[in-house]
Amino acid sequence: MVIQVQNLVKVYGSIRAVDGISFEVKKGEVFGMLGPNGAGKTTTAEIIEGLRDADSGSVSVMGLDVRKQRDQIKQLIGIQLQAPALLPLLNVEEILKLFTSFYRNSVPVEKLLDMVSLTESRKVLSKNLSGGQQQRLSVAMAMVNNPEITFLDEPTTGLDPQARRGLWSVIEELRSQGKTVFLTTHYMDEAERLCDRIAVVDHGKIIALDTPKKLISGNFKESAIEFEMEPVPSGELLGSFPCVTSASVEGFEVILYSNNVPKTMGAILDYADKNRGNTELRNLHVRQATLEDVFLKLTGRKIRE
Ligand SMILES: Nc1ncnc2c1ncn2[C@@H]1O[C@H](COP(=O)(O)OP(=O)(O)OP(=O)(O)O)[C@@H](O)[C@H]1O
Repeated sequence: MVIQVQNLVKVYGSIRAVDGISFEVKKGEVFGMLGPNGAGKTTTAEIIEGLRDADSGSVSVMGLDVRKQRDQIKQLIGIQLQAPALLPLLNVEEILKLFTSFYRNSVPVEKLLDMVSLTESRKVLSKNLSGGQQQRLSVAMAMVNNPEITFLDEPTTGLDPQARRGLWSVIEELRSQGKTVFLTTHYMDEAERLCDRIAVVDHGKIIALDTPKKLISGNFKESAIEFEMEPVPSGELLGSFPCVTSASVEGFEVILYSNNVPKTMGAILDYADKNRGNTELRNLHVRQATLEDVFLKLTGRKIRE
């Protein structure tokens, strides 16, 4: 285990930002903390990184105690700084050179540029980089000391799909090198695609922890049938459709979890037909359950992106 966290607690006034969290991260895995804004992901990550102090609980990183051996831990980990911390008037190459100079052992600047696909933009001032390029630069800055563990805090927030995929390949490359990555995100697809294991957090607690596949299969044998209906029937009525195990209604949007799709579909179409003229059925489709469904089932809420 490269990270061991036990009974971690951090309180801000009346908010229990981290409320008794325990987990372990294995060497070489991409470990994700997935949860909505304010769930306590950043606080947990920054306590492990040694940037904040916990109120109670213990954290060890590569066998070192985060309270007592902070400086040694710093040599072994990489932390992604958010884009605003980039020095605006230095170019990409200058920033990486500056950062490599802080460490006894560092990765050559050429290799860093190559890993994050910024070789061609090496002379561009950081303030003129696109959002995706800035994020990739901040990930490169986290990798200058060739860390055993790289911490990435919501690295793709606000990026367009292409820029997100660019960052995903950087993370996949780190994994293929056997490095450990600790990732926080509130994007379900990102967690599902990148993480070997995911801790789902809400209100400072871990409410589930497993591989993405097991999180889904452990919570859902059913398929999700989604549609919009106006006016929307009551959740009670929808829940009584055949083979429906649970129902979620938000505005006109309905999700029915069904263990027999044809039977449930038949009932939905029947209902729409019987109420033809005063009920509109839109966007009816069936899909497999996702992490989004798992979160909804565990918390009763959707993660808002
Ligand atoms: N320095 C602080 N002072 C007071 N409250 C704080 C502080 N840092 C975090 N909090 C509160 O603790 C809770 C957890 O915040 P945290 O930033 O860890 O969540 P998060 O899951 O990382 O969310 P986000 O995605 O918004 O960063 C929130 O309610 C937040 O307002």
